[in-house]
Amino acid sequence: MMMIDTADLTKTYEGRGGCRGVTLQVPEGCIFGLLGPNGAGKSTFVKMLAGLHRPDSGQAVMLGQPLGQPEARRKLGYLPELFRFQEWLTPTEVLRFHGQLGGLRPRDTRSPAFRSRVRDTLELVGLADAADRRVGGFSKGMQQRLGLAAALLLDPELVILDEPASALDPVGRHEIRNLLKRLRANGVTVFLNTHLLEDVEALCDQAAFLYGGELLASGPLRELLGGAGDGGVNWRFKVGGWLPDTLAALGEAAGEPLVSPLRLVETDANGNAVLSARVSDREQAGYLCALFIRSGLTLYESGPESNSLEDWFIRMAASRQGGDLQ
Ligand SMILES: Nc1ncnc2c1ncn2[C@@H]1O[C@H](COP(=O)(O)OP(=O)(O)OP(=O)(O)O)[C@@H](O)[C@H]1O
Repeated sequence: MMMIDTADLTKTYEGRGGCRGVTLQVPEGCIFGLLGPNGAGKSTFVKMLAGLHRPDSGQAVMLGQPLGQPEARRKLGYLPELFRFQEWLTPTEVLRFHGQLGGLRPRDTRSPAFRSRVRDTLELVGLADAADRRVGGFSKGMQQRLGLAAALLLDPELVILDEPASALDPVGRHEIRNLLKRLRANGVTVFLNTHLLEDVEALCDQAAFLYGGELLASGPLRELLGGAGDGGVNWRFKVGGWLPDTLAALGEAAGEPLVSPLRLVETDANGNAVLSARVSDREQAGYLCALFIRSGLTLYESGPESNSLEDWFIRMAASRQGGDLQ
């Protein structure tokens, strides 16, 4: 089942900004990362899901219900990007208040079962020792943990977290990563809006990239990063002695089929060229190196293309800015 399923979802601010025509599917039980540069429309998209913005047009189903249904909202945990808690409350009181916002009667939030739920949730986010301290004295990281506790309090099936770790130190981020993995293991779907690419790399099964309000890519992270499921590797070569007809000559000379044809990435006036090919393994890359040398080229460099998420992010953004993608 899809936990989030949107079709052409659009929300602008008097015709500007926001996000437009976003069609996105988030499968149940995964950790999904929404990526994009500042102002890409990520928070606008998330706010529509959380019911804080009404879409201008398009459709969305979340937790099996059209957007805005109270029944679906009850199964949703949401951590907004910018939030402030009442400074005079303690975490225990904040969570009791959130329990009531989530539909519990005041009487129920004083029950032993709910108190124990509050204690467990604060323990989960590492705030057990601060349960009865005033929030006014909390660091940003502690406030973020409390926001996470509020999102997790009522056992959601789907949690949407807008920048959940931005204020946390490295130890805190490590703890939250582990917590999100535990949630996934328990069947909870996590939708993460974040700039922390290493978190996405470490956690996410799937991701999507928004740019200028439009969705440019979405799918399993491994496929997005270049592993198209064909077992191939993108390989890059730098050679010298390049002539205009060299590519055609190499094509004729190559006996072994490549996963994708050899591509000329760039040349310069001195006869240097950068080539790229998708090869099945390093032996096939070695075969190409031998072919270049046999064809009279000088081989300067050969190696797998970097496919880190940061490279991918920069390539995606550059593709829209009309920049150099190499
Ligand atoms: N309340 C608003 N009124 C007018 N324009 C807005 C409003 N909120 C967002 N925008 C505009 O919509 C666009 C998308 O903003 P949004 O906050 O959704 O992006 P984002 O990807 O979450 O950015 P960031 O990573 O910086 O948080 C931006 O151009 C922003 O200026």
